[in-house]
Amino acid sequence: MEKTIVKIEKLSHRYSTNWAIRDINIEIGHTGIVGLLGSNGAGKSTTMNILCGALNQTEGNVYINGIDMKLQPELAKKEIGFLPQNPPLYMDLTVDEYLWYCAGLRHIPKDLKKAAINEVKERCGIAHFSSRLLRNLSGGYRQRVGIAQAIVHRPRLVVLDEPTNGLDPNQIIEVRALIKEIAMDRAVIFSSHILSEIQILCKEIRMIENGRIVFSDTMDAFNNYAAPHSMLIHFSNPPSATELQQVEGVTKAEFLTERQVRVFFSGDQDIAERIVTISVEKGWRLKEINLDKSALDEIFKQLSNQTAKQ
Ligand SMILES: Nc1ncnc2c1ncn2[C@@H]1O[C@H](COP(=O)(O)OP(=O)(O)OP(=O)(O)O)[C@@H](O)[C@H]1O
Repeated sequence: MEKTIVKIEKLSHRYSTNWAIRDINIEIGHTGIVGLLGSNGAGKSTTMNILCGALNQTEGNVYINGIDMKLQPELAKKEIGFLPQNPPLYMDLTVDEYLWYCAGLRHIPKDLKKAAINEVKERCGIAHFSSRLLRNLSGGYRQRVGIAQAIVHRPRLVVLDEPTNGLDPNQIIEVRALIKEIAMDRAVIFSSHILSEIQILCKEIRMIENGRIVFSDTMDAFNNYAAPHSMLIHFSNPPSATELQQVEGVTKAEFLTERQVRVFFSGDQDIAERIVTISVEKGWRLKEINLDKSALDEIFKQLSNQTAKQ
C-alpha cells in the first residue's frame, strides 16, 4: 500500500495571466486531519479543487493513493469525498432523495445503496431528518448532509473546504466532533483561514500564503514556532534592564515607560513564573504581567518573507 494517500508535486495554477498557486508540494498520510491554513485568496480553494479533480492544473502532478489524477481521474476520484466551499445541495430535495442522488453519482451498486445511505445518516446524525427538505434544515445540519455526501462511497480521503464557515458556535462544535470521528479511519484535509480552528482539529498543518506553501509540519511544531517570545511587565519598583537580563532565559529587556518593560525570552514559557518569584524575593512589586500574543498576520508575513528569500 502507498505510504501517502495524497502526493502533490510542483503544483501550479494560473487563471488567465495570474498565478494563483506556485510550486506546491504536499504529502499526506492515511489517517488523521491535516489543516490547510491560509488567508482569503491565498490559494486554498484552488489547491483543493485541483486535488479533487474539479479543476485542471496548469502545471504539476496530483497522485491519490498512487493514482495520477490527470491520467486516471475517474479511478482517483473514487478515493475522494469532497465538500466544496459552496456545497452542492439541492434545496428542493429531502435528505434521503439527495443522498440517493449522490450515491448514484458515486456508482454505488443498487443493492448496497440503502445500507450505505443509512450508515452515513447514522454517522452524521441526520437519520431523524430523512424526509425533511434541505431548505428547511439549519446551517449546521446542511453541513452534516454535505459531509454525508462526501463519505457515502467510503472514500479514503475527505476534503473539506472551510466546512465551519458561517455556522454558529454550537454548530461549529458539533461539526468539529463529526470531522474528528470521520478522520479515525481515513485522511481528512480541512481548510480554514482561522488558525484556532486548525489548532483544535489538526495534527498536521500546511500553511499557504500568496499561492505558496510557507509552513509544513506537525501542529506541535507550528505552535512552538508561533508561541509568544515576549511579555509586557509592569513593576511598581522596577529593576534595571541589566538585572532583568540576568534572569535565566531572558534575552533582552526594553523599558517602554519608567515602570513598563517588554521582556524577550527564549525557550520555555515558565519564565513568567520565574519572574514572579524573583520579583517577590527582590521587592520589585510586580503589578501586571502579560504574554504578548503572536499575531497571525505577523506569522504569515514572516513565513512568506522566509519563503520568498529561499
Ligand atoms: N475563477 C477564478 N478566476 C480568476 N481568478 C481566480 C479564480 N478563482 C480564484 N482566483 C484567484 O486566485 C487566487 C487564489 O484564490 P483561492 O480561491 O484559491 O483562495 P482561497 O485561499 O481559497 O481564498 P478564499 O478563502 O477567499 O476562498 C486569488 O487571488 C483569487 O482571486
